[in-house]
Amino acid sequence: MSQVTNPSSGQSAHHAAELIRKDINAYLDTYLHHDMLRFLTCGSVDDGKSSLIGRLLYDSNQIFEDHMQALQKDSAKVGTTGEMVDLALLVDGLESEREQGITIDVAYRYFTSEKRKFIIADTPGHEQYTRNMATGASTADVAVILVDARKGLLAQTKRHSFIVNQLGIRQVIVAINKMDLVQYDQATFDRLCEEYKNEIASHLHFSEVHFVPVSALLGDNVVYAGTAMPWYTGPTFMSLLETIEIIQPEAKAPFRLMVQYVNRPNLDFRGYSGTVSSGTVRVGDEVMVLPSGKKAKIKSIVTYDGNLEAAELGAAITLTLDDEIDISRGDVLCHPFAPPEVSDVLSVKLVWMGEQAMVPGKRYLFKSGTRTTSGEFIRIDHQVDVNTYQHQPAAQMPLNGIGQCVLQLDAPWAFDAYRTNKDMGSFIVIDRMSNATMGAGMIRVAVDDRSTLMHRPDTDYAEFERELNQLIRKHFPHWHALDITG
Ligand SMILES: Nc1nc2c(ncn2[C@@H]2O[C@H](COP(=O)(O)OP(=O)(O)OP(=O)(O)O)[C@@H](O)[C@H]2O)c(=O)[nH]1
Repeated sequence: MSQVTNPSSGQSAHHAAELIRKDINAYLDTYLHHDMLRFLTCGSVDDGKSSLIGRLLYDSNQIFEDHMQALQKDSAKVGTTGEMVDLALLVDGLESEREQGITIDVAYRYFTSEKRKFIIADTPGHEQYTRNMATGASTADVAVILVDARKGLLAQTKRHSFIVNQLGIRQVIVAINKMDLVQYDQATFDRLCEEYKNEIASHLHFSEVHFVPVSALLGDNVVYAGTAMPWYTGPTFMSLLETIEIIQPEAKAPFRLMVQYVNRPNLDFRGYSGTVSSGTVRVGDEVMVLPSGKKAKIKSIVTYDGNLEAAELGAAITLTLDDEIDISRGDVLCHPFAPPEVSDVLSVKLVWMGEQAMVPGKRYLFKSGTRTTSGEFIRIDHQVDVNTYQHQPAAQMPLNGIGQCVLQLDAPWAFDAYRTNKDMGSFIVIDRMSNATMGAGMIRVAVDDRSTLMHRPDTDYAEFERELNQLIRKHFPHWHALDITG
């Protein structure tokens, strides 16, 4: 395609303007009720993130006339594209904006097409990249991972894919950019797709990975297909954005089911019953049982009203598996790529309701969901003075006392922090003799610091990076050389 020619220049903007003038209600109906896709762009320095977004905005007629004039002026002065208008400047900021010296960690850009509204979390700058990405990714539906066709997959490509996966993004578009610089070579595109699938996607759990060969500079396959890559018959980048399914936030939460009972009516049937406490599970999914860590695939999802293909939050189901693994009441089923923490030493917030004060070292029963485990508190970190909110040291927790303690269980629990999953993160304390409920607790974190970002209440990014590194070391030993902040 020729650099910035725009076949339908003004068409959609014009259409919208006409509609506003003629029939405001029809306009609102058409545009306000579009669904909204949030996406995030990631790539190494100079892969062409800004050019791609600039091209997307330009070719979909999102640029106002005055902006365009400023863009032409700036391109001549500071652009990197010679005679052509440098569309990257649209995203990197026009001179007037740059002069104000505004630095934004994550800029959200908003645009709309005939089919959808979009929010782009643009994460400029390469320093503190992880931090920017984490902020942007926390609300994104789709991650766009840019790869420079000449450079191929880099350590950054792996790292960014890993991080967006950890942050719960399940849909990815891998845009192989700068195809014009590899003579639009199909073999290069095919090779990079294969490498991405084998070296990255197979280690992570994305529900969809799309590949699209583009030239952000010249516009091929961004909004229009162009003629340079007749061998590619798939959707353009824009059509992917317009058609990718938006997964609802509840469904994005990690899957959790605490086994209520093992259902064995006869020798031919063995099912595990419980209620989905978060996320979604599908027939064919691999699931992991915690605390044992054993894995199997879902054979069927049985309910009172018949079998299901998928079950969501709140569904009361019985799961059958393709493998006979040992599962008991109180075990937690999850997806292996997004497991809860497992620990027997937990930092908890405790509300004490017993007439008799809680003393560290005394034995109690702890009940969380369908599991009951014995154990004891080994430490009281502080008690909160409810009048002043001051923390004060305490040797015991009296009736109505509220505080933070460390709980040692006799057997580990799979848990999520209370703030992310109330079922998986709460428990009651039971007196072993009288069976009376003595207190209620909320799990914060495992004390041995194995907690992951997902379970971390405060967004402490330095800690987040440390944790990600730990995770990488644990799950991807061959990636241990990665410098997460690079
Ligand atoms: N030939 C060619 N050059 C491109 C293409 N996409 C981007 N470029 C050029 O590559 C350089 C970097 O592009 P940017 O869009 O600024 O890259 P970026 O990823 O946003 O870079 P940072 O903001 O520094 O992370 C610029 O000189 C672009 O003109 C492409 O498809 N083909």
